[in-house]
Amino acid sequence: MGLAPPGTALAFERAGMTFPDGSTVLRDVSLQIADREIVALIGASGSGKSTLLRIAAGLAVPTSGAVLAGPGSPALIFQDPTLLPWRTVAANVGLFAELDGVPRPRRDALVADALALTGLRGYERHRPRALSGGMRMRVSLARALTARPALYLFDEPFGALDEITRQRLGDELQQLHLREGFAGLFVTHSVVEAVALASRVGVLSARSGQLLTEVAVPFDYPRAESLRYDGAFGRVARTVSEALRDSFGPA
Ligand SMILES: Nc1ncnc2c1ncn2[C@@H]1O[C@H](COP(=O)(O)OP(=O)(O)OP(=O)(O)O)[C@@H](O)[C@H]1O
Repeated sequence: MGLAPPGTALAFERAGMTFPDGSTVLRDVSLQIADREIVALIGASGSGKSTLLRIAAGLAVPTSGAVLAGPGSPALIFQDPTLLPWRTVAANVGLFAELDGVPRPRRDALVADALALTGLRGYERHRPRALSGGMRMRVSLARALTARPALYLFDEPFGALDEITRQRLGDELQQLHLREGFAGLFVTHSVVEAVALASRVGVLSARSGQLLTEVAVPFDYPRAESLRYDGAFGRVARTVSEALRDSFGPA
């Protein structure tokens, strides 16, 4: 993976992926994410969203084109929060810092900060099984925060949660983003979630592996929860929905 120029957190340059079985999943995908910018990616099942994230994470190498990223490792946030069931919330949140050999006092400070930022104060000694899905996702976010990553890669992080918890976590993520200033690539199947969070929404073709269009989302941050019910929001969401419908091709 190459180093992105200053000001760019992640850049795909005509990236393509053809698997050994001959299937081409991504074709000529070019997409730039600036520092501190959140871009959402939407597309049919199998359109290559997770493959693109895996490439961004350095877990897969594109078979054509290039991917460039800023220095440092990105944070990966999946639908499954992948917590260790025998560890407390605090010990789960401290795991990455512990593995990185961060000394105890510094680690405790990072954990306390991350717990406060994600609304987990008071839950330090709970085990994951005693938490709701939304709380577990907060633990996953808190654990990532301790590494202060400049780039987050989100793969349908809130997909398993009920609608209200999902909205709340989306709004909390926006607050974290404003505070921490990270960039993000956010894969989702929800048009509303994409438009609520991102400054652009990329739409991947269901069949050709191409990035068909990018829809700009012209709302300043912080965005109020009520923005979702605004007419202007509805118009952007409609543009994304129509692009998504077109991405499936003729019925
Ligand atoms: N190693 C592989 N070899 C062959 N095909 C693969 C491989 N990995 C993924 N694929 C195929 O690539 C396509 C894109 O998969 P990917 O998981 O990126 O899609 P997605 O858009 O994330 O889907 P979903 O929304 O269902 O998560 C799928 O058809 C999948 O079967």
